[in-house]
Amino acid sequence: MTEREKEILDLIRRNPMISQQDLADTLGITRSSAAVHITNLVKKGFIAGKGYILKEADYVAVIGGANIDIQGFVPKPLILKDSNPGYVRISLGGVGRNIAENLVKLDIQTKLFSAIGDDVYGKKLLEESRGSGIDMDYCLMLQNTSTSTYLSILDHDGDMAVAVSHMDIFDNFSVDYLKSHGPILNNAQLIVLDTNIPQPSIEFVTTQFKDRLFFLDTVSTSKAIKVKEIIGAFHTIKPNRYEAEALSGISIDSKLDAEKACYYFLNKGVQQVFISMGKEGICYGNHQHIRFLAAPEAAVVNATGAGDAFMAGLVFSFLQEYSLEQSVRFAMAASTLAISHENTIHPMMSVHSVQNIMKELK
Ligand SMILES: Nc1ncnc2c1ncn2[C@@H]1O[C@H](COP(=O)(O)OP(=O)(O)OP(=O)(O)O)[C@@H](O)[C@H]1O
Ligand SMILES: O=c1[nH]cc([C@@H]2O[C@H](CO)[C@@H](O)[C@H]2O)c(=O)[nH]1
Repeated sequence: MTEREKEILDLIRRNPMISQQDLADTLGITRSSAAVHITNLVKKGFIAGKGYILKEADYVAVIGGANIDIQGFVPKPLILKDSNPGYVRISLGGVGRNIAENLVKLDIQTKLFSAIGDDVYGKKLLEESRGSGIDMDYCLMLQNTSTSTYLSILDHDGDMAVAVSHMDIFDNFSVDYLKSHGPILNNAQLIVLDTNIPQPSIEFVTTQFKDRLFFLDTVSTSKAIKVKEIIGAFHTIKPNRYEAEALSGISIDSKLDAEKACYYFLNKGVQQVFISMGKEGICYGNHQHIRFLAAPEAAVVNATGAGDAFMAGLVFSFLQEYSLEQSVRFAMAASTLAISHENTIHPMMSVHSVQNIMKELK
């Protein structure tokens, strides 16, 4: 790279939207010679595309929810319509955000596209997610809007008994916002989506960036149905049993039913299907075969986020070019680790810890 090219790259880095005329004026050269330098920088691979998007290290884009989770834990079986002694914890959550944090812990650079309000919770989400290593620069920050919250009560076995999600802020997660970040999304290695975002925004991403591969987390039965008609647009999906039922219309009461649902999704064009069935395990398949992997016996402290860790494990495995069998084992090991800690994201989540658990899976 010539000295002049270095100067130009530096100016673009500071202001990616700078015009050729402003570049020329700043450097005291003509606009046409600024244009030649830019063409050369593109040819040499330092500029990745229009709008002067600088080529940077590989990254995954995650588009989805970021919440504050308020979770109640009880030591004894829940008594409904009564006040149960226990304890309450506040932590960061949101399916997309949880997947992003797990990915960062698995050493994958990750940019999160989500919506956050300008309240105390929003600031907490922004600072702590940034602190954990997620690139939060593309999140939508909305003034006079409340950050979304998720309130859940876990039963004494660590499984969710009931929950309420208050995520109205995502009504503002528009197609225009996604359009404004088009080049960044288009340069991602792959795009993970959750169904917290509005249906038109999901459809926009899957049609606009169709050269990318999409991994889908279906979030909940009520939100999963947003993608019922476009499920074939996703390369990899991980619904739990109930979300798979809502999407396929097939009741899943046995492994055989889960297999039928896998066929349904594969026939729609999905390449890899993972139907998670809590402590029973996973029914998974691709166009070669469909199989079942039983989950190991595990001491569950908090099952919240098991699916998010699983999805992060699938993304990691895909980028490592693992086989389907290796992928499901790595992802299951990641969720087994996740449920062994009170926090939604296990503080010790790492490639090394997951590989250690993987060795113990049958
Ligand atoms: N009680 C449990 N015992 C053992 N393993 C479990 C248990 N719960 C979850 N898992 C593991 O985590 C995987 C994903 O769990 P699950 O089916 O609950 O996903 P999910 O409903 O998407 O989770 P979440 O929405 O809480 O993130 C399971 O396939 C299993 O490997
Ligand atoms: O509708 C939703 N419910 C729950 C979540 C999040 O799921 C996480 C656990 O998988 C939890 O952190 C919650 O915030 C969400 O993003 N949307």
